[in-house]
Amino acid sequence: MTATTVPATSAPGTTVPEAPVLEAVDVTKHFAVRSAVGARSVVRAVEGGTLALHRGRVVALVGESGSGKTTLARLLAGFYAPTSGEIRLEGTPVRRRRGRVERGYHRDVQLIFQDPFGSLNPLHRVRHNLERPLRLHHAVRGRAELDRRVRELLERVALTPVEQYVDKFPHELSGGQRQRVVIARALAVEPKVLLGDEPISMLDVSIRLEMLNLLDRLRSEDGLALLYITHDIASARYLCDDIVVMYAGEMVEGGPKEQVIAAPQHPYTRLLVESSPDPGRGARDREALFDADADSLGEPPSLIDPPAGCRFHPRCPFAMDVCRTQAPPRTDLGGGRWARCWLHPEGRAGELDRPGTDAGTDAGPVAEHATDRTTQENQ
Ligand SMILES: Nc1ncnc2c1ncn2[C@@H]1O[C@H](COP(=O)(O)OP(=O)(O)OP(=O)(O)O)[C@@H](O)[C@H]1O
Repeated sequence: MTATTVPATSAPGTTVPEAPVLEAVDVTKHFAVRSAVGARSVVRAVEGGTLALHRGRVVALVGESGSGKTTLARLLAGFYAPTSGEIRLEGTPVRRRRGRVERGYHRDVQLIFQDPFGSLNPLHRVRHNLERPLRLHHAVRGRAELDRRVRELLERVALTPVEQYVDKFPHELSGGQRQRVVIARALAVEPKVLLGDEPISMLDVSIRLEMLNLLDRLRSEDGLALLYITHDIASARYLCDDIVVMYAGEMVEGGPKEQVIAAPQHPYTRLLVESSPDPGRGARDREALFDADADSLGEPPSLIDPPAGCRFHPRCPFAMDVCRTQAPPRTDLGGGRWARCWLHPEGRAGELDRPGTDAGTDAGPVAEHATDRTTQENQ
């Protein structure tokens, strides 16, 4: 898998780094929630989120359920305003008026959801679902031109022969075909960035690989910048260039995928990697490619009252006193790699290589998973 450009995270001297297309700079998102008995509290869904997406490259955002991946995607997509921090599109901070980003922003940055059925209008045929964005965002008019553009879009997502799909309703298509239509619709507005929030997780295992290959083609042929959100590190390994690992609302490690996977520099990443299938089986074994799920690793902590210090410390076999009281700083490890773990400043990172120090899946206290979406209000 080759990338067309090399981002700022690449090893020095490889290529002149290209500026990011989309960036989150130290973003935080807090949600105010109210419990059934009326008590108010704050869910610290994302804190200190910093991430850069580059043309023609894929960043995978990996972490277990409730770690803040979707919230970050929604911040990047402009659906949420950050509580603090900044989203930048091509270097320019995104401005909001009356809580909303400009319409043009949604043309440049498209979010693809997990559930392809929920994202298509079930009352309309594929043709209509694709013509709408063409009319709205590109003012395409005239039957012939619309037909040509719709055909082109379906061909790009390999829904051919086009005649077989264009007049179908969403319910007449398989999950994979529907997700292809969703991607075609996203492409209709000619975006610069695609944010895929677990775009394959609801699809049949047999077609997930094809979908990853389609996403890979879009970034290499169209130069799209892609964020691929997933629970499983194995599919991230297959598709992405760089990996960013989230734990309990914070980014704990990032860098080029091969290095992150070969030698994790955070105990949580190590846990994720150790529980993922043998890379040797790789793409040859489709089932194995998707059976490493971060959600099988244990309960994440509450984001209303997260652990003090490093949020991973209750589950960490390396935890020191400092981990229980102070949040670890970000340590730059060179070559685009970084980690937030006290082992680095304390000069103990070598211990991450030693066997027999498993980050237990049931070691820590099982905290309540903070959610009360029925009484929420955005801060
Ligand atoms: N609108 C909201 N109001 C209140 N809390 C929310 C809201 N959206 C998300 N949360 C909370 O924020 C935290 C992060 O959720 P988020 O959905 O971003 O995680 P995730 O990693 O995407 O999880 P999943 O993989 O299950 O989608 C969770 O504790 C969640 O309950």
